[in-house]
Amino acid sequence: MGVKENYELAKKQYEQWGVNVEEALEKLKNVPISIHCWQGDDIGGFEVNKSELSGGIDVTGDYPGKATNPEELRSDLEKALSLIPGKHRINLHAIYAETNGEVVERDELEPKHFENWVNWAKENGLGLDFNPTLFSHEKAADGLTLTHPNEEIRDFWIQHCIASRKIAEYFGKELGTPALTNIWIPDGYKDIPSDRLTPRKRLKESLDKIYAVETDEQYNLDAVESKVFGIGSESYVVGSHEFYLGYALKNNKLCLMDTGHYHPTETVSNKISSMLLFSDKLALHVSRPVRWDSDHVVILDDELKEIGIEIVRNDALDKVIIGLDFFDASINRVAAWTIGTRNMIKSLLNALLIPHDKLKQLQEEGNFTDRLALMEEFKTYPFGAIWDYYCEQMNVPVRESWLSDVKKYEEDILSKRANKAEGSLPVNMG
Ligand SMILES: C[C@H](O)[C@H](O)[C@@H](O)C(=O)CO
Ligand SMILES: [Mn+2]
Repeated sequence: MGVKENYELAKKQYEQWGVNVEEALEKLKNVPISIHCWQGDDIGGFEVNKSELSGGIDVTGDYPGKATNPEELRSDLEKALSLIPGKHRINLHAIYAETNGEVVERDELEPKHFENWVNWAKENGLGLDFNPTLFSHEKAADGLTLTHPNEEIRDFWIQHCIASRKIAEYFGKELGTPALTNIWIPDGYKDIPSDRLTPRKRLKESLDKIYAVETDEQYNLDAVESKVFGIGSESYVVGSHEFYLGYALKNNKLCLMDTGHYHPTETVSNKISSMLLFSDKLALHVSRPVRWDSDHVVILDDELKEIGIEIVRNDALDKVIIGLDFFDASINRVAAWTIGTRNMIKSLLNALLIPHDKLKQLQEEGNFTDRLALMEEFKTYPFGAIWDYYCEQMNVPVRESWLSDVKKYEEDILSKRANKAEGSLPVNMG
């Protein structure tokens, strides 16, 4: 049976529960996912004086063919985007500036250093988001930035964040869609601190200085991202969840929750409804922690499905800004983007096909037997047939057929790059 026939049969099953499948697909088309550029080059960036990756994060693997310049990175992103249904956004870090071989300090970055990205985004109908880069730099060598006891260093990073917000504002103006500027800092201590308060006071003061410079909300939205621990900040992270939750609520900023930045049994899906009661918008970095904040490629696991469900059943598709944050250098990087982003979209589609009103009603009535029975049965409804049809309608490969496109791209393009493995095609895809 073909994709369309399968779809028609599946649609009927959902319709029995009052689910409007066509409406669900229409909604899905309009949900942008902010795809992180840094999966394409292992968070390397294009700075002239490039520093080693730091900040307590790590990329493992040496799969050949990573992007080594902006043109390669954009070409790889275009390939991935051609395999992902819908219109999306690209999330940049400041280290992806293009400075024509000139050393430009991060506190002096300007919109002109991102002109090529903006032109490319216009050509491809994409929105852009932004992150100041407060790691991989000599001034962050001791793991401290906005909370540094040295005022000069702190001020350097404050100026970098201000410059970043102006760059994001330029993105928003040029592209007609507000850019999200997300601040994440690595600051913390390996061992038990003797004073938790002073660094947090300094972080608050630094953020106040950054946000004292106004940007237009029509073009730039500000977010702050917390973390529970990193490599080298195992005992204490200054920018904890409580810190940023408090800061964001008091100062009308967005809280960004990274799914890898909480205790192992703590889930972001369970936080969304609470946060939405107190903020108009929030942001996510959807990642996959395996034992730690390992940033594995996002899979369609229970937590990803639950995140989709929380966003959809709380009518929050336009309130939750969905970004991805993973970096796996052990597999083909274009495939990594494709797998992770398709999974994020699948999770939203799955959620859009569940009769939430019916299930909510059962809970209100105290009918927990039917609630559990139906929630379990809906898990095996023919969601895959709807997904396949959606891909076909959106002119992207159906099911795993995208993999051969990536293999061809690897043969034609990636394997010819300077950083290819000695003498042969990679074992995984050859
Ligand atoms: C590149 C980083 O992953 C990113 O900026 C930050 O969001 C993070 O999650 C650090 O753990
Ligand atoms: Mn993150």
